[in-house]
Amino acid sequence: MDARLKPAILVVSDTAALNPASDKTVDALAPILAAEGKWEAPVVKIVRDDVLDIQRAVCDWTDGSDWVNLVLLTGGTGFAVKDNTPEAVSPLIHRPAPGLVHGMLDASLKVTPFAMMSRPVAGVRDKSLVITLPGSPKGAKENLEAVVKLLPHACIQAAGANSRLLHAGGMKKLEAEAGVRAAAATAPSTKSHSHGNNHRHHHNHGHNHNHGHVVPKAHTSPADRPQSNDPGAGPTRRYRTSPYPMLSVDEALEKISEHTPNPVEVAAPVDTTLVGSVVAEDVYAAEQVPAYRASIVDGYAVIAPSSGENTKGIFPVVSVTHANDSGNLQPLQPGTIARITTGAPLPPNANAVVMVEDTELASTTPDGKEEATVEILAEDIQPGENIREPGSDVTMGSKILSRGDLITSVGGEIGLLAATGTTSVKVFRKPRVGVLSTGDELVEHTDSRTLTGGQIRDSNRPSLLSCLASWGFPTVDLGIARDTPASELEQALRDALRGVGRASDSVDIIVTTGGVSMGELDLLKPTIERTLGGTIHFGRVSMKPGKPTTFATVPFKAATNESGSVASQQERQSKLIFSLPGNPASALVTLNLFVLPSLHKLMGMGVGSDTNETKSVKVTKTTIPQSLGLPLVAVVLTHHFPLDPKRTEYHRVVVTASRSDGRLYATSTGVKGVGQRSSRVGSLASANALVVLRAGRGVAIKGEIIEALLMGPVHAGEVRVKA
Ligand SMILES: Nc1nc2c(c(=O)[nH]1)N[C@H]1C(S)=C(S)[C@@H](COP(=O)(O)OP(=O)(O)OC[C@H]3O[C@@H](n4cnc5c(N)ncnc54)[C@H](O)[C@@H]3O)O[C@H]1N2
Ligand code: MOO
Ligand SMILES: [Mg+2]
Repeated sequence: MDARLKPAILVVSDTAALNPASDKTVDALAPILAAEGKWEAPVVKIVRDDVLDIQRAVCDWTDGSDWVNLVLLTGGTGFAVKDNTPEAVSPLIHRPAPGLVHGMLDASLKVTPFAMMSRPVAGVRDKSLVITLPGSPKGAKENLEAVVKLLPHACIQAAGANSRLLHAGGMKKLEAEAGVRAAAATAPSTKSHSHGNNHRHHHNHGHNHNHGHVVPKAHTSPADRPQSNDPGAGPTRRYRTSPYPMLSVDEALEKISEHTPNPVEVAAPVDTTLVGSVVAEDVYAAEQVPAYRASIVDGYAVIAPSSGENTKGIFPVVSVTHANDSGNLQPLQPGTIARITTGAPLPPNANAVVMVEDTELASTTPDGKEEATVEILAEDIQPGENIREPGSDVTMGSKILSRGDLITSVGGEIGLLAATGTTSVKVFRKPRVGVLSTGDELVEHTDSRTLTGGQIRDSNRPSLLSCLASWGFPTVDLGIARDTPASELEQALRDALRGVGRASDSVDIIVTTGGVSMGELDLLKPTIERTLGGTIHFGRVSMKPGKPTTFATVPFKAATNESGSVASQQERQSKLIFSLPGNPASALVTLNLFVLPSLHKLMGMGVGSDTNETKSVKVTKTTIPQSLGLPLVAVVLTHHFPLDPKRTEYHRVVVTASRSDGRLYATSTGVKGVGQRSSRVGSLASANALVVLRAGRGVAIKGEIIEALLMGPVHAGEVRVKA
C-alpha cells in the first residue's frame, strides 16, 4: 500500500474556536497516526460546540470530491449541556461501527471509570470512517491508540475496496499488528463489491449497492416511527407503499399545534411596523386622555348654574382659548364667557360649553376686530355639557390593550398606543419563513431561455413567497435545490437552519415544495430523517390536493453568543419544516391550510391575557384554537360539486357576497376535466376560498350550504341560484 490514507481532525471546542493556540488535542493525535506510516498529515479544523457547524465540517470532508478516509472528532462527547458531538454525528452516520466504540470504551475503562462519561460514536458515512474521541488530549490519545491499528483496514473497506482480497492477505498481517484477534470480527463483514473510487455521488453510495441492507436509522426518534425510503437502496428495497400513516386534516393540525413552539416576546417601537403583531403584555395607559378638561365643540365656555336657572342672556366675551393654549388660563368670572375651540382646555371655573350655533353676536370691540358681547340663545345649559373631563376617554393606568390583541391595519390599536404616549410595547416576534423549491426540472421563472425536455418553471416559490408576504410575515427566498446530488438539498436545508448563505437572516420555519411523494428522487423525507436527524410528525394526509404533505421538526441549537453565554431556551428550540407537495395547487392549498395556523401560533395569535402559557399549550393540544388559520364561513353552492370517494377535498372557489340577499355564494374555479387537478395552478387564480367537501359518493348539490375557508377578500356581486 503505497498511497497513504487521508485523515482529518475536527476539534470541537468553544474555547479552541476562540483561541486555536489553546488546543492540545491535535498535537496528541497527529503523532499517533504518523507513527503508523500509513497516513498523510491530517487536515485540521476547529469549530464551536454547535451541531450544525459540526455537521457542516464533517460533511465537507465526507461528501465532496475531496473526501477523506478518516474523520476524527475530538471534544463534545461528555454529559455537559454544551456537549453535542454525538448528536451532531449520529444522524450523519450511514453505517454505525459499534465495535470501534466498544474497543475505545474498553481501553479507556481500563484506565479510568470516568470513561463511562464519554459517549462515543463511530461509523461510516459514504466512504469515510467517522470517529468521535474525548476532548481531553489524554483521553483522545488513549481512545485513538485503542483502534489505530485497525483504521487503515476499516477505511480501505469503507472506501469500497475488494474485501476478499484484503481478507486474503492484509487481514492476517493486520490482526498480528493489532494483537487483538477479536477486533477483526468488528470490521464490517460486507460482501465483496468493487466500486471504483470515482463513484462519489451521495445517492450512489458504494456500500449499499449490492448487499441492499437498509441503513439503520439515526437514534433520534422512537423506533415505532416509520422510516423514510433509503435513497441509496436498490429497487428491491424501495417502498412500494408509503410507510407513513395517513392522518386526517384535523389530526395533522393537532400535530402542528403540538410541535409549534410558543411565541417569543420582543420589545418593539410603536410605529407602522407594529401592524400585524400580537401584543405580548397587557398595556396600561401611562397618560390620561384627555389630559385636561376639554371642549367638545366650538363655542363659548360658560359657568352653567347647577340650579337649572335659565341660561339665556348677553355676556361679555373675556378671552379666547384655542387648542394647544398653554396652562395659565385666567379663571372665568361669573357673568362672563370665553370663546373656545374644539379640543381646547376650558378656563378654570368654566363647567360647560355652548355651541356657537346657539349664540348670536351682540357687539364688537371698538376697533371692530373682536367680539365684545355675545348672546346665548340656549336656555337650559347643564354643567358638564359639551366637555370631556380629564381621563374620560382613557383613564390613567387603565388597560388599553390585552396580551393577545392584534395590532390591526385598521389603525385603532396604534392610535390608542400613540394617544397615551406609549413609545414601545412588548409584542410577539413574527416568525421568518424561508421558501425552498426542490427539483432537477425547475427553471427560474425569470430565465429567458426556452424550456427543453422535462423542464418546468418554478412557480411555487414566487407564489408561496407572495402569499406569505401578504400575510405580513418576513420571508427569505432560499432558491432552488437540485435533487442530484442529494447533498445540495441537504446543504440548502442546513444553511437555512443555520442562517448562512441565502438564509443569512435565519428562519424559524422552512417551507419546501416538491420531492415528498413516492419517487426515488423524492428526497425530502429521507434527508430530514437520515441526515438532519429530524423527526417527521406526519408524511401523509387524507386530503385532496396535498396528500403527501410532510411536517417535521429538526433539532437546532443556536451557538453560544459572542459574550459566550449559552443561548436562551427559545433559541434552542427545534425548527419546523413543512415539506409541501410539488404540484402548484397542492403547495398553495397546504400552505394556507397547514403553514398558516403554525405561523399564527408562532406570532402569538390565540394567546389570551387570562390564559397562561401552560394552559394555552394544553388547550391547543386537544383542540385547534378557532382563531388560528383561515376563517371558516358558510357558503351556498351555485352548482353541483363532485365528491372524492376517499379524501376530503379543498375545492378552489370564488366566493361572492350577494348584493340581493347578503349571503355568500361559492362557484368553482373549474369542475370539468382538469379543472381542479393539483398540477393546475390556474385553479387558484381568482380563487378566494376553499370549499370543504367531505369524502363521499356523488355530488354536493347546488343550493347546499357548506363550510368554506376564506383565503382572500370576498367579492361583492349579484348572485342567484335557480333551484
Ligand atoms: N406513486 C405515487 N405517486 C404519487 C403519489 C402517490 O401517492 N403515489 N402522490 C401524488 C400526489 S397526490 C402528489 S401531490 C405528488 C407530489 O409530488 P412531490 O411532492 O413528490 O413533488 P415532485 O415529484 O417533486 O413534483 C410533482 C410535480 O410538481 C411539479 N413541481 C415541483 N416543484 C415545482 C415548482 N417549484 N414549481 C412548479 N411546479 C413544480 C413537478 O415538476 C411535478 O410535475 O406526487 C404524486 N405522485
Ligand atoms: O394530493 Mo396531490 O396534492 O392531489 O396532487
Ligand atoms: Mg415526486
